[in-house]
Amino acid sequence: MGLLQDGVWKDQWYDTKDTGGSFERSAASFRNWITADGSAGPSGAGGFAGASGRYHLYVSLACPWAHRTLIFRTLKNLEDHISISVVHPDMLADGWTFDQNFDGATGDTLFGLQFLREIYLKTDPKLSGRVTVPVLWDKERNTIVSNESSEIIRMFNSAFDGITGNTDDYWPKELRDEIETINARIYDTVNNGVYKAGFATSQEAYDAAIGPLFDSLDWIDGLLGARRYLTGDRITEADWRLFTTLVRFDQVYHTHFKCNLRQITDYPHLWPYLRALYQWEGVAKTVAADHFIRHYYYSHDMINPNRIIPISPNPDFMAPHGRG
Ligand SMILES: N[C@@H](CCC(=O)N[C@@H](CS)C(=O)NCC(=O)O)C(=O)O
Repeated sequence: MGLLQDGVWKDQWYDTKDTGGSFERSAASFRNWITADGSAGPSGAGGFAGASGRYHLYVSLACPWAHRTLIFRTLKNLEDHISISVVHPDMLADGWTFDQNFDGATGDTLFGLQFLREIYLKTDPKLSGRVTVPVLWDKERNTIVSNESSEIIRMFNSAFDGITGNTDDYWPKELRDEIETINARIYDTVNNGVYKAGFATSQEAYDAAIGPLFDSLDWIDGLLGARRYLTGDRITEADWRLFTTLVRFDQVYHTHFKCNLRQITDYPHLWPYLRALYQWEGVAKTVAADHFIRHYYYSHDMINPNRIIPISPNPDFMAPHGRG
């Protein structure tokens, strides 16, 4: 695992020395938006119009952020319009690679390259920064549109509606304020909270992450006792953003990231809710436990130096959920 410095790959782990042992996620570097008519979005440059066959998505099936984009590609019927490449689950000295010796790792189906960093370097041979998934690539302008999953899902939510005819809206105007409030807490304490606990290199940093994580899970469990989805009767992006963390929790975060106060299967409302989302049409096929179990335990050798993959529980995501 590493990063690019002036176009040169350097193999190094996250630096937590200057932050008292706390992991801080870097901001994504490509922030353009695909819009229906190609006008500029909330950030970046314009010129990226929704079009069939123009865009390509690079994902890891292990990564919760990339997983969001895959779910939206499915929910919004974009599979025939946006092609994908799936990286190998191991993220070692060369970062994400296009090795194909793992079921479901497709290689780079666009250029046949070996490393994900080579896709980043196509935008600028002197690029500096982390090489992360997901990456949304524009085949027409030969550049990265975006590598920020929270923005890619909003593009998928609306920019291709004229092409697919699918107008399902997971970011409805009237719920935006509430979605943002819920997203902010869940991002900080749950989605990124598990990483803050897992990547902490001091007891203080771990303690600062683990309390808020389980406080938030209790809060969400309470909410879901009174409503079907996070904002009420209607499923929104807030639910899908939470889902990709919940579905990895018992098999990975509980043990590997030391989030072991409780499992999701212990919660009276969260667990049936997780099953309901898993059983949503098309979603189960986006969940690849073999990729995420292998990725985390095998790639993070500073957490698990002997790369022993523990026996994991096997929650029955297909059991009836009883949530209507
Ligand atoms: N802000 C990004 C974060 C993506 C991210 O951190 N992806 C991880 C995989 S789960 C990654 O590629 N990490 C490689 C690295 O940090 O070097 C997003 O949400 O799209």
